[in-house]
Amino acid sequence: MNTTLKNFNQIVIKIGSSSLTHDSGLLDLWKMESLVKQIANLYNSGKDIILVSSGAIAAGIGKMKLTEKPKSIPDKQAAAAVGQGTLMHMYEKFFSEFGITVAQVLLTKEDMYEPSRRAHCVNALEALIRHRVIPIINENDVVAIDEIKVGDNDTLSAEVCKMIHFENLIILSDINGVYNKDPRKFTDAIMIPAITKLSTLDDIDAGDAGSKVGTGGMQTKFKAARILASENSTMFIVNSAHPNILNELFEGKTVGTFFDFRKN
Ligand SMILES: Nc1ncnc2c1ncn2[C@@H]1O[C@H](COP(=O)(O)OP(=O)(O)O)[C@@H](O)[C@H]1O
Ligand SMILES: N[C@@H](CCC(=O)OP(=O)(O)O)C(=O)O
Repeated sequence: MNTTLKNFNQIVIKIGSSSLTHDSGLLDLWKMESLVKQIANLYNSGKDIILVSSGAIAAGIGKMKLTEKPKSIPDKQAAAAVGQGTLMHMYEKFFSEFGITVAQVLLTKEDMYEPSRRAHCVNALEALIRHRVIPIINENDVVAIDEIKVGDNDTLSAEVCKMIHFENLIILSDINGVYNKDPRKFTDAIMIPAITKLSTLDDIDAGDAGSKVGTGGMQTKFKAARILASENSTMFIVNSAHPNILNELFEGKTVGTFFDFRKN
């Protein structure tokens, strides 16, 4: 199976909160700059890229000097409102070093599922791509609660990939890939380099988030895989902490877990 990123021209890249922040919640600028540089390099190779970035609530926790993730919805909304600005400020700064313009796009569930709003959303994203701007999407956590909330960015990124008919989703996480069970709980867990059958997902013990800032863990990543399966899009789960991870994918090195449900 040829898994090199060179084969995909339209890519959604999702970055999880733990890949962008220290345990304190403050942004890990070293990690963030390295990821931005690698994304800029993919962009320079001519690819269309949409970034889905988590981290608003985590960054808000750091900026507001909270000691833990807020429990009440208003406090989560407040942290997201503070953190989203911080996040975008740093993305603007780092991407501008490489001459790349970015745009903030905040979505709720309705924007993706209500047909006329979905069409407006697609138009806006297509216009940004046409202008070679990288959209940076997050859920609008300040207003999206209860029934208008997608709830996690693994699902959101797969829905975005589906909505705009992109070929590939890369999930940058804090784990090397998919294991047969949560490697943080089981030291004998075995990594799975490729998943090509939907039924395989049922045989894997997909657990919850591995860090205090993560949402959904492997369960929501499998939900994303199922969404993409019906679209013939492919997906990678790779470790953002691995140096040059996107460049390695570009070169076709076998890293992480590749999901490909296309009929060959
Ligand atoms: N079968 C599994 N394989 C790999 N990781 C798993 C599995 N089940 C649960 N996990 C957990 O999922 C975590 C990644 O998801 P999450 O914490 O939501 O991170 P992110 O913020 O990157 O989305 C891992 O750190 C791991 O603890
Ligand atoms: N929208 C939230 C992140 C939700 C989410 O899915 O987080 P993660 O599991 O870290 O990708 C935020 O920006 O804080």
